[in-house]
Amino acid sequence: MIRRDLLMPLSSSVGGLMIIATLFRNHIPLHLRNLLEKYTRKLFRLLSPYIQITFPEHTGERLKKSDVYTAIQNYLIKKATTGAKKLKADTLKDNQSLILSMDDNEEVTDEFQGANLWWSSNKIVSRGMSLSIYPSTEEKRFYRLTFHKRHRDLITDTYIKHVMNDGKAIALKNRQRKLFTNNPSHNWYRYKSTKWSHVVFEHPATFDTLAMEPKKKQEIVSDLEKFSEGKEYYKKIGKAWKRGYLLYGPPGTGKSTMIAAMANFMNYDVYDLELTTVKDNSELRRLLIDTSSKSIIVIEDIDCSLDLTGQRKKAKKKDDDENEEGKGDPTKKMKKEEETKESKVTLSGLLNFIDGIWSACGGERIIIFTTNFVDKLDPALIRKGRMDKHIEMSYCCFEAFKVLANNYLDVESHPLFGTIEAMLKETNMTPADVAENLMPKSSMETPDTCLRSLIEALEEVKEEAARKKAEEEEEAKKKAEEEEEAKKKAEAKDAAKSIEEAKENGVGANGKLEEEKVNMKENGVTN
Ligand SMILES: Nc1ncnc2c1ncn2[C@@H]1O[C@H](COP(=O)(O)OP(=O)(O)OP(=O)(O)O)[C@@H](O)[C@H]1O
Ligand SMILES: [Mg+2]
Repeated sequence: MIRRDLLMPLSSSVGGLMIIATLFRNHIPLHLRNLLEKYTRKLFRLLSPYIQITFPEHTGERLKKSDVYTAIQNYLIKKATTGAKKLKADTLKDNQSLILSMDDNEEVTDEFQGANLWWSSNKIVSRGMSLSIYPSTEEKRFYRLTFHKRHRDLITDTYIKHVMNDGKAIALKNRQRKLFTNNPSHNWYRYKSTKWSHVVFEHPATFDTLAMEPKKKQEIVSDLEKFSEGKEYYKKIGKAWKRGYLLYGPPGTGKSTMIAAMANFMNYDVYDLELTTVKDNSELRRLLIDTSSKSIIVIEDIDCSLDLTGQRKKAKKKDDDENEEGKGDPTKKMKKEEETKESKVTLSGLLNFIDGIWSACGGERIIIFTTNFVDKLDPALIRKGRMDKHIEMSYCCFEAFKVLANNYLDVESHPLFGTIEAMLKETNMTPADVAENLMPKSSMETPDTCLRSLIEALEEVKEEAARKKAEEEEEAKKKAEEEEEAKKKAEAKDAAKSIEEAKENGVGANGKLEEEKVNMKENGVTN
């Protein structure tokens, strides 16, 4: 391995020339100085066995920050923290946490498959063109990679790709994830707002804290892992890289918590799509195009969202009530007219949103629908292939309770667990209710008192359920009796009618009439 410092003498004479040029820069005319610098650099390149690649911070006409520069910056964070003498501290966007990077004119070394490399961070300060009396300066930053020319192929073919991939992966890990919600479309252009607004996504739910049957939970985790590693697989089978989940179950069983746990597990952004504010299919498509990959698109309570006409009618009635208020203000009136327009988001538009050609743009996306009433949904919407996995979020079982007891009370086992297990088998209580009972209400509460209050709550629920069941049975019995009575009456009425008809037609044998009369008497019907 040839070390760069051993070759220094070779280039030191060239370096000397450059130093002279710098020392006497004020005594040498500008054009001569430029020529001197140009030729010394040429000479240096000729004699030096090293190759240099420069990566500027900004590229293109619009001076967009280069993705390559950012990836290198991320790649070098660890090396800079351990190897550089001068570091620069920066805050992450939307966040308070610090990242350390190499300061200007610092250098760190790297090693790749036996090849030694040097990364330096550089800055050029130049005078900008300004009419102001205060001279403006412009800073141009760049990274410079230096390596021996023997490694040219290794570096240009493999190493740079490795730096890009590693840098992007680090950026992804460090990025602040976001929770987006769609803006009403009348604001998209009028107020120059974007289609989605966002806040930092900071939900603490994880699969460890999610209470559900361990086997079911593991199945979901494996499914997500397989999906995240499935880029090549999806490409091979010719399918867009996306997956749909339908989460269904009663309120408080953890559907929204599951979405947060999924987002944290996958390190994805979340787009919470409020379908009731989307006016038509084309708007829906535009919203979809504006989402990024590595994201979860959520439509909560899909059964309510699809009933858009109902929603709009309600909005219209409200507007009629408020009409007096907006009188005379044309902008207000226009806005109201726009808002009350019937939504044209159709089932086919939604299906297109899920699995049409547009849905493939970007890739690596998860679509989640939640509902309390799975039976209400159109089968076309939830068929396999659209919603690939249907997950039932059910009432709290003993395994789920154990997770909650550990989360809320730091208790893994307790003598009362047996009673609770038996009670949970015969009682339907949501994890949300169990959690509420387990949460200590004051500093006086101990795990023991919390578990006892859960048992009390379970008893109440059980009694309530038994009472409700008895009431329902009583009601059903009463209804059955009433139906039986009504049926008998209807039969008797029919019989009386046929006797009348027989009399009118003059057909009817005496014997038969007598028989029917007897029947009628038995049923308590008189003529
Ligand atoms: N399975 C669960 N694991 C852990 N905590 C849960 C679970 N289910 C519910 N919870 C707790 O109950 C609260 C409400 O749960 P969540 O909002 O996830 O229910 P949901 O099924 O989305 O209800 P809804 O149908 O009303 O939207 C959560 O904040 C969480 O603390
Ligand atoms: Mg919810």
